[in-house]
Amino acid sequence: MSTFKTLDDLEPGQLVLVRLDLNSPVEDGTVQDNRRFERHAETVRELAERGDRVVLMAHQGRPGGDDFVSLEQHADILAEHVGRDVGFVADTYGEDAAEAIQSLGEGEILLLENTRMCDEELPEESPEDKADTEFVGTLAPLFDAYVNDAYSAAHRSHASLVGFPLELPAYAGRVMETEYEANSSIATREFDGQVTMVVGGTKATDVIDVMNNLGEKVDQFLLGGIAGELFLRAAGHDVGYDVGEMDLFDDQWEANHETIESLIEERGDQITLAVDLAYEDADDERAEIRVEDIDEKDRGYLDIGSDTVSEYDPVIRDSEAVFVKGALGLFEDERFSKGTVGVLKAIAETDCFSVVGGGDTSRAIEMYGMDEDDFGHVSIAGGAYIRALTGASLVGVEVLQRN
Ligand SMILES: Nc1ncnc2c1ncn2[C@@H]1O[C@H](COP(=O)(O)OP(=O)(O)O)[C@@H](O)[C@H]1O
Ligand SMILES: O=C(OP(=O)(O)O)[C@H](O)COP(=O)(O)O
Repeated sequence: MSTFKTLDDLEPGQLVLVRLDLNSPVEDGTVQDNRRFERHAETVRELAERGDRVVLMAHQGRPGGDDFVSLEQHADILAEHVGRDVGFVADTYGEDAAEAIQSLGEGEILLLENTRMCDEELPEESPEDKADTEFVGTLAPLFDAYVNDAYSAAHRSHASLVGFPLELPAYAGRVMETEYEANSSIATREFDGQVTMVVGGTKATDVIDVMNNLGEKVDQFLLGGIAGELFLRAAGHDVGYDVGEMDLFDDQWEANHETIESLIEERGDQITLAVDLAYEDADDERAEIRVEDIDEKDRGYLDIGSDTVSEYDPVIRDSEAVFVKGALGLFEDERFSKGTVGVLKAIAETDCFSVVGGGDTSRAIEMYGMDEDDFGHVSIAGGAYIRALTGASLVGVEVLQRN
């Protein structure tokens, strides 16, 4: 299905420039290991094992942010996952970088400094303008080929993502390949049985855009999270209001209620809303209430309720394909994890084709001890995943497809 070249098309034994997405949480200056390292390690190991000289580019944070740090720690974490040394040079494309690149031996790996420390990396410009930078113009001639493995950054028109593929033979890495195929599959594949989409999270516009883009492909949308409450509000229930310090609902309601109301009218048969919700009671315990019994706008809700999980469970078990975007509750707090975890467990226990995405939602899988292998695909992308589901373009992929 891929319309780009992959590592299967790349002759071994070359000097290869590889773009990864190792952008990670940083706590008190310490880079946190996460599944991006584990996934990209497979691409890097494959190239090294076949005798390529492997030079890696990646970014971390944005200038001005606390997480805008050097990639020195990333090299050590990646080395653990690859099972080989990963050298590091504190330079993006200057003389030190060129020297380190040229002294690489067969199967050796080198990580260059944070691409965003180079001024030409970030401003969003066309691929042609990015190819025309000193950064790309200096580095590209040193290499035989360019590999983009950074699907989760492919919505950014940055030099390291869109400039190099215009200057070098360009290929998709293994992460790029699997992410692209799985995340686009809802739009591109034909499924014989029921297709279900679980949608939650904090942004109503994500859910609206997904419904508008995939409404013809999806049989049932199961709603939860902040977005689900806004749909319940549009259906006439006294939920989905800002209460106390909460400011997640009213502005989103103002901006989107007409669209939500018309979606409920047009796609009512496809949209399943929660029948009960969970909240924190006076003793800080989880308590639940049926939606039809809510008659005051005086409380925040933090999860879908147990009856809703029981209603969503058989829908998932009867599905041929299930896609997940956004959490159904504040799962980081165990008391409010029941909705998200219940739905994920139902998916894990069936042999349906499944894709789980969104940085936060996929984190619930490891947090609650589920096995990633029980899911068809767990995406490491946030913004790029939602773009794939809403039909928006990914410039980094488009440029690869030109090759
Ligand atoms: N009812 C809720 N109240 C507060 N936070 C919620 C609620 N439902 C979901 N969330 C939060 O939404 C976050 C996920 O939202 P979002 O960013 O849209 O998804 P993702 O990161 O998976 O793309 C989770 O971290 C979760 O805590
Ligand atoms: O982590 C990333 O995106 P994500 O938070 O949407 O998953 C990518 O590395 C893109 O980073 P950016 O949003 O700083 O351009």
